[in-house]
Amino acid sequence: MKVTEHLKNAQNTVISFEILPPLKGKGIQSLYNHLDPLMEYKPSFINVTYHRSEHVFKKMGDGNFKKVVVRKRPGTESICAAIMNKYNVDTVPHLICGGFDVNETEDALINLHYLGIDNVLVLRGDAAKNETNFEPEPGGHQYAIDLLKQVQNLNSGLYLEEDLKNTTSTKFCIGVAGYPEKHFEAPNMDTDLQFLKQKVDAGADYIVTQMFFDNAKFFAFVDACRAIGINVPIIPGLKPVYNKKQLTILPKVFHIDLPTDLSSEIIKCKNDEDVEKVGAEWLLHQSRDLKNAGVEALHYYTLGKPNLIANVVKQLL
Ligand SMILES: NC(=O)C1=CN([C@@H]2O[C@H](COP(=O)(O)OP(=O)(O)OC[C@H]3O[C@@H](n4cnc5c(N)ncnc54)[C@H](O)[C@@H]3O)[C@@H](O)[C@H]2O)C=CC1
Ligand SMILES: Nc1nc(=O)c2c([nH]1)NC[C@@H]1CN(c3ccc(C(=O)N[C@@H](CCC(=O)O)C(=O)O)cc3)CN21
Repeated sequence: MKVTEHLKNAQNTVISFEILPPLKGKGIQSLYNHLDPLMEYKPSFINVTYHRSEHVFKKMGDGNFKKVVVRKRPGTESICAAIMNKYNVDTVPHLICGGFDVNETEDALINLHYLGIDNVLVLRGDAAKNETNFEPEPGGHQYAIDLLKQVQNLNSGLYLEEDLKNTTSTKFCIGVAGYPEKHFEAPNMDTDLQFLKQKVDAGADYIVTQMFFDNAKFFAFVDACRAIGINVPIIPGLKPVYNKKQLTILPKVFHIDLPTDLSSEIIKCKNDEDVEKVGAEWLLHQSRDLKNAGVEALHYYTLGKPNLIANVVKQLL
């Protein structure tokens, strides 16, 4: 079922989780171990992130370095199928522009269609680890909106091979990303919002946000979106803080702020165990406040901390 149908049919706040494919070599059981504690809380859908190949320099026996290409987290499409089979829950595979040309993307979409997956989250993707700025793949897309248009074409039965006859139209429900604290490359909030509006006008069905730790920023973002005519559902994305390093890593990697109340509590903590308690408390507080404000859904980035998230959702419901 489509994410938008889940939102429409829900009696209560929709809960969803996001996971990363396991690192290559780990096997599917590691993923099930991650999901098992979460499934009790009946998520409406599970997002699975998408990862490109990376160039890494491997040190050889003779001391020289060899450039090798590795895809550390393959398997998004088949992981979605495995989750659907095991837990009978909808999945939302992510698709990214970076690292894939349009033919590879079409093949991924065809696979998803065959698997009976009704949703995709279309993203540009981060810059490759060995690059400072995002560089599109030759023959690939530059912006999420270009990828979105490719999905829209397939939803209209238009494949890359234009002379295909009697084609089947796919029916993907399309999500896009939004940034309550602005995407770091956008010159200002207004411009970023206009690009977001372009994605919605091009057919995005809903928005899921970057993580944030101050609900006031989310509410202001929703207001700003509504003011410029973005009327699709906006799902808040939430992530707990659970170690001291995240005090600097989260702002650096995700270009978001931690509110002073939260950062000063974390600074006071003696160890990461204490940070985890503070982070869980903060997440519960944020979730309750958003739920009380009437948000349609809460989307949790569970990465590495399923039990913490499960515990928060348990107290929330
Ligand atoms: N994997 C995930 O679940 C998520 C990933 N992200 C990451 O966030 C980053 C951005 O992805 P998206 O938001 O999907 O990308 P996007 O293509 O919508 O936007 C990327 C940047 O380009 C700007 N932009 C958009 N259209 C433009 C245009 N026509 N001309 C000039 N600038 C334009 C935007 O303001 C933004 O700064 C990626 O690094 C993505 O991986 C963000 C949220 C979720
Ligand atoms: N820029 C960006 N890229 C993403 O892939 C992404 C977002 N933002 N925001 C929404 C979700 C959340 N995702 C993720 C992916 C990885 C971690 C993660 O590994 N976090 C580590 C530190 C990050 C690092 O060291 O690179 C953590 O300690 O939280 C968190 C959220 C994937 N998504």
